[in-house]
Amino acid sequence: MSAEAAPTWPAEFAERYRAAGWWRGETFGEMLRQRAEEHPDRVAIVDPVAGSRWTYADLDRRADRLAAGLLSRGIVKGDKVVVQLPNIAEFFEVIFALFRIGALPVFALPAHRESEITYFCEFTEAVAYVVAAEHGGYDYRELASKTHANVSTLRHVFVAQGDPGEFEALSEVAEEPVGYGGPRPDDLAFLQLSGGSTGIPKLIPRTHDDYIYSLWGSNEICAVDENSVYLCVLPAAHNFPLSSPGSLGTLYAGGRVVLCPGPSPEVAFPLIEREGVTITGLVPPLALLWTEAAPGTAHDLSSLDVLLVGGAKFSEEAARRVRPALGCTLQQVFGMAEGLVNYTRLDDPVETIVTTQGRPISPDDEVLVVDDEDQEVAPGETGHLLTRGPYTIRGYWNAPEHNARSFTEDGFYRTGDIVRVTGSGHIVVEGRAKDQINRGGEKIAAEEVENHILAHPAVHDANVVAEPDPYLGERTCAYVILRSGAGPLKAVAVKRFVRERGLAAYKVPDRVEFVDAFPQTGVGKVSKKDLRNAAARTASSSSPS
Ligand SMILES: O=C(O)c1cccc(O)c1O
Repeated sequence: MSAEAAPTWPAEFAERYRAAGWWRGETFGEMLRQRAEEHPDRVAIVDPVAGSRWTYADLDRRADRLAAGLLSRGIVKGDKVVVQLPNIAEFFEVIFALFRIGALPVFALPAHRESEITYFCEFTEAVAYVVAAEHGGYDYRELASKTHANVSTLRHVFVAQGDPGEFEALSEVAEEPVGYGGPRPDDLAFLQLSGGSTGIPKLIPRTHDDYIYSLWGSNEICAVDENSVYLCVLPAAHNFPLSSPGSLGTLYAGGRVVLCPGPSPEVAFPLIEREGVTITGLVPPLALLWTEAAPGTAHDLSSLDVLLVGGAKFSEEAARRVRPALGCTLQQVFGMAEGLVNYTRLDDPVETIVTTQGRPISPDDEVLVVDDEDQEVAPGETGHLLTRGPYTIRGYWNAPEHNARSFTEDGFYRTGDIVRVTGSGHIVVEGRAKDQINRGGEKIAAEEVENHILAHPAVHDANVVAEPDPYLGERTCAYVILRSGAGPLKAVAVKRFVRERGLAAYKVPDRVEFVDAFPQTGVGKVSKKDLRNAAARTASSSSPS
């Protein structure tokens, strides 16, 4: 194993966060055990597709038995396991089993394909990969076969649901529980995915201490307690539905997590009624869809108290429609998997709720707004958001060069967001400096997509930018210069090429445009700003091709 580097908080900060009571010295494994002892028979996880309702005692016992089986297969503390599961109960069984051993889940999304999965497995030297047989019409066993052939460290593939094919069924792994050492509260709990703005996705090392603080801190702000019923609509591994306050926050509080098999109102509304859902979280395009569907629904949505909306900017007009349509309180959340999470407060004035993205969880979250020279701007002025605090990482996992750029010398994370802070301390997101497209809450690093397009033999150069989309907020447009002498290439061929290289579908450019040259800045660099403006003009005058 190569040496690992997970930058952490300097000792004086760690001491301060412990002394302040933010870091409680808990681990996920022990947390679940405690809840199971406190209220064994309360329902923890509802999986409507499987028809399962696991109590805290069930989940606790399953996690223990799976942990034992994983241990006897040689998976030990510090090992990495790529977890790519849809919203099914086994997701929680797997991650709590890994938490108990001290092995680290590496969270992947169901949308990821060969390119992303191979990279996660290789970069983390993963020893195991967990999938469901099929989901959304896609066969993950095929992806697992390719990954298994490509990645030498990968010793196990476990199939959590459906016919395991050539691999081992997760249900066969469980054994009688044994004793195990388990991690410490300041050990890493998992590697979370970054939205990213570079060619290679970055992995985010989160500890038990810091992440658990973000959970109970969120619970207090979102009024999540043991009576809460959280509907997990977005992909469960994503940081927003996982932790803001999400399913893990809800489990911390002793509440109930209901797994939603799809995001549409047709799927979600009946579940809200049946399970008495009190809180859920959506990205803006889904929030719009729900707001439009709610007035005409026959389902009783009156149990819903809070709708969190985050992941991308939610327009003020759309925000104003939430309460009239859904009868619940809107809570805007501006968060990032690297740490800092901001919420509007439930008792904030309506104007604050609809016009700001909230304020930080913790009194010890430090927020700086700076100019291009890292100098603080005047209060209320717009600038780059830098942050440091008790649940914001001090560096990405094994990425020293990138960390030197993404963090200041005194440990502030450069979020890449352009913001201003109001007199009440609420953050308003005004834009973005990082080279990223936010496609309805799915973050896409332009450079990653550009690299894939550049691999096409007929392509000389490529630039990927955001263009406005009425539904997603932004979608992607790829500007491509062909090699001289290369035959004609169609836009669809570029899209197919990228897809066939195994890139997640949401990263495939929505539109491809061929050009002879790129606009340049004064110093001769490609002007992405001009490209974005050009894309916006085309987008407003035509439909995507
Ligand atoms: O990554 C995000 O976009 C995000 C949004 C809301 C809340 C979060 O925790 C997030 O990580």
